[in-house]
Amino acid sequence: MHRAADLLAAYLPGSFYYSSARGALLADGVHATVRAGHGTRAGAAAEALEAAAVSGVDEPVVVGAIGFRPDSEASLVVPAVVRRSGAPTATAEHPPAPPWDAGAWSIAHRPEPAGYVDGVRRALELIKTGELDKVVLARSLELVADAPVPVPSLLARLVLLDPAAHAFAVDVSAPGDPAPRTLVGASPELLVSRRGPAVVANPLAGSLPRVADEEENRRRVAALLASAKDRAEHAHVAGQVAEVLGRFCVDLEASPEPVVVGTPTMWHLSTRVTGRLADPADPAVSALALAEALHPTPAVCGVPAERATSAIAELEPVDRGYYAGLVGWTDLAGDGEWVVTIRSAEVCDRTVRLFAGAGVVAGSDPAAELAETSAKFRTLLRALGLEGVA
Ligand SMILES: C=C(O[C@@H]1C=C(C(=O)O)C=C[C@H]1O)C(=O)O
Repeated sequence: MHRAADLLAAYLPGSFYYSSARGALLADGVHATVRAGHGTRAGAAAEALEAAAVSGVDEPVVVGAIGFRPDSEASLVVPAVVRRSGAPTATAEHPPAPPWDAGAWSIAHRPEPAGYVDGVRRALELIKTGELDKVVLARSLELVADAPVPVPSLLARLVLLDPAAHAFAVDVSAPGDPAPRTLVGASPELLVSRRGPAVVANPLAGSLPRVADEEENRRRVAALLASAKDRAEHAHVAGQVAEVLGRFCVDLEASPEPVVVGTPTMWHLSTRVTGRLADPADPAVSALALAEALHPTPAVCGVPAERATSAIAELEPVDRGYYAGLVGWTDLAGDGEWVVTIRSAEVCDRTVRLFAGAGVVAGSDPAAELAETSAKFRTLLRALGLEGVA
């Protein structure tokens, strides 16, 4: 077992880094690449793990990321070397200052804030006609620095600003990229974890920005718990997650009432769903298989899922890529942990592309959804030292 701080310090672009309250993992080198399409990735991962074990890889894992759309890109590998540590902790050390100058960035909004508000209005019309119950609409920011962005510093700041988050850095380079491309982020949302027969998911939906004033935060937490609109938005996600896991689990439990969880930038309604696999020895029920069955939840897509997916394609001007997909790891026993790819960015050379989305349901206020996406950008913007630009 390594020290969490050493693992973080050893991260270099091209590696895979993942840390959460369960521990940290740093993976280097590529023993095998898992190439498979939608619905067959868990099976291909299981085969790659078997083959790696046969060829002598010690305790092989599959690590990586899968994009939002079913036919989208994925980056899944069996790494050559894996190091693990305990969870990163809040240390006395402050996060390193950003090693770049905040004045040196250009920022493009896609769409412009007014265009996003328009998109939310159009989504509300689709909800009024009954075509949709919920859709999550995202917008993006493209930041360009005057020098290549040092991903290790950005990752270290993300981890140290919120050691409880699911922090990640995944190489997602594609043919034609001018430089290595890295997906980085600090997600608050556990899609699913599996340890032996025990399965846990933690869907989030229904949000308010966190502020500096503690009195105001207490008011916001109470308002979120009392908001019929946010509870309805949340119930879509908690219901679907419980329904899907119910296909695989016995003793499924979900708290009847959501609670509020906080990140350094947001408050969210949260439901913890737990269960025990009906047949833990079934090789088809790995953590990745459960994650693929759950994805995309209405936390990032909508209800009904098919119409929400087409509304997202119609209303969002930029393809989501890896945003709103999944990141994590799975091992030979089927254990693993996958999180929803939010509070994230893709970094390629001097460019950082961020996405943030918000759930739209009947009763949503377009200006409030815009403010919610601005607040969600703050996880990455704080880490970049660029608070206040969105
Ligand atoms: C879509 C995002 O977040 C998701 C949407 C939420 C909401 O609409 O309230 C809350 C948490 C996440 O499930 C994002 O951060 O980009």
